[in-house]
Amino acid sequence: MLPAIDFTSTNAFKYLTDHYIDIAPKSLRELFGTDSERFKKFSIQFEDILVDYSKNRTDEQTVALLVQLAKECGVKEAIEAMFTGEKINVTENREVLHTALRNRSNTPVLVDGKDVMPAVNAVLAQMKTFTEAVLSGEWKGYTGKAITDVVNIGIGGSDLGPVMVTEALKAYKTHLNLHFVSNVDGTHIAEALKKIDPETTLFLIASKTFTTQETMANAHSARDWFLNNGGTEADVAKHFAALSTNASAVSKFGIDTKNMFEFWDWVGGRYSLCSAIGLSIALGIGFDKFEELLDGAHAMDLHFRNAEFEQNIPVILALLGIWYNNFFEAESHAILPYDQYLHRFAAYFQQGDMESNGKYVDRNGNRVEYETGPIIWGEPGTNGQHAFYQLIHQGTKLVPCDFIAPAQSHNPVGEHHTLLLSNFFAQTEALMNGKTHEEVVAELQAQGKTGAEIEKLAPFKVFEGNRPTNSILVKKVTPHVLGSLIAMYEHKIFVQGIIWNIYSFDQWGVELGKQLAGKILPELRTADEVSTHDSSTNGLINQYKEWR
Ligand SMILES: O=P(O)(O)OC[C@H]1O[C@@](O)(CO)[C@@H](O)[C@@H]1O
Repeated sequence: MLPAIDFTSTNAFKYLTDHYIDIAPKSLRELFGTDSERFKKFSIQFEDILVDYSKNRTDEQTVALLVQLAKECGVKEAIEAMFTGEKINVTENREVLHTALRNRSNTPVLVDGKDVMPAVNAVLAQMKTFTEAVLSGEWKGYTGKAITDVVNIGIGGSDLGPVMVTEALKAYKTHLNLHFVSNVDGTHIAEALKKIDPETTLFLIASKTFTTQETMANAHSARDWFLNNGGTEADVAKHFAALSTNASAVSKFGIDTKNMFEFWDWVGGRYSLCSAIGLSIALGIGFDKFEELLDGAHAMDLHFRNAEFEQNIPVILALLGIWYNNFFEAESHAILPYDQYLHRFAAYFQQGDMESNGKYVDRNGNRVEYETGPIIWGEPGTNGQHAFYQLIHQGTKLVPCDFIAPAQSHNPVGEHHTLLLSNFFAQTEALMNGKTHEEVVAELQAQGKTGAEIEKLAPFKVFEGNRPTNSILVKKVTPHVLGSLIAMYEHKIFVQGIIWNIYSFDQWGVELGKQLAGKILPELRTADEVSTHDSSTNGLINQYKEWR
């Protein structure tokens, strides 16, 4: 069992709140001005990833106190509990072993006394064989043509990971055209079906439970479309495969379980892209590149499991997040990749982080009396600069940001990458240094502004600065590096959940909406006026019925 420690009762927390917060570093300008070694002291390089966390409101004492906080909260013990298959997902009575999916060292991982690695490797081998058959054209559709298009039908963790990775690694794309259908809104599947040919399309029904309403509706519509456009029941096996833990539901749907790629209950949906859920990734970039993704994730797993906390990237990122979330009342955290291929990276970790740590009940079953998971958001740079950076620079809210950029672009067009990186470097410098009133006045004077104009304009042009950022510079976004980045954030989320004393691997909060939708659905299937709800819900439903 995990230690259920209240982090606000730890010595580190008490010192931080009673003594330290008032003397905590106030000005990043001062911190850099008085310590020329700051970058060296507060950055960690892991393989081709450099994490510079020097532009944070921290000094050596802050970091030491935060590390002590992690130790007092039993983070080291919790890490071992996860990697060794303890049932740390207590409310679902499950292990949390997404790390086993990419356990490239093949050391045994026991679940209920049985090593799961043979099963993990068997599914990987099945994925490899299938991927190679489809890519080589050996796998044929019902008219004998090779597959040209793959449609992944899934939602949440059965969609966001494959979408993010195949977009991020588009430079490694195979000849297959990938399509992703997730929303139950008919538009999503209608638009996909317009682009594909039933003779050459493979549908992957991706669902851990194989019961999710959206996915089942889309899967049935896809099968109906296939059967109404030339396919027969006998042909379904050539065009439908399932990625799931639920063999009986897969078989009931009508997919041959020979075409099922299994994974297990000890893989959380939002942590499943290294499992069979990653089949669309393997088809999209090739199985060898998918394995490089696994290698990268495994490398970060080993770093996380073995590095001292002071040099442990996920632990440091987690502690910095707690520093702002719990000591500076920051409500959100922005992930800003300066790489257009990473345009779905923040969205992926919206589920990863917010579905894991968006909890208000602690591991003792009590309502917490402190803030837990932040709101995760973000868009690629430089676009964000023309959308929301005004708030990050001059808003009243503190928004800690992770800036991510590759030193090498997959598309070295002209000097575009140099332009992109100049913005990447400039933004964190600007957020840190800001611009003082004196500097603004001097600038306005140099522009020939009069005293009165300067007095009027200056306040609006001052930047307080002192806005914290992490800079994550990678050599190039390769499958290996991306795998490491994914694991880095997964483990950051894990550490924060342990310190907040919450269960990060269940998601009871998604159930109520589904339950109520199940009650409303039959009411929408009639023309009768509805009066079973509150006046708002009744009013909306009845107006909908009038208009539809
Ligand atoms: O893979 P599946 O079982 O269809 O679940 C899809 C998604 O639905 C959830 O909201 C859980 O219901 C996410 O946690 C999950 O990734």
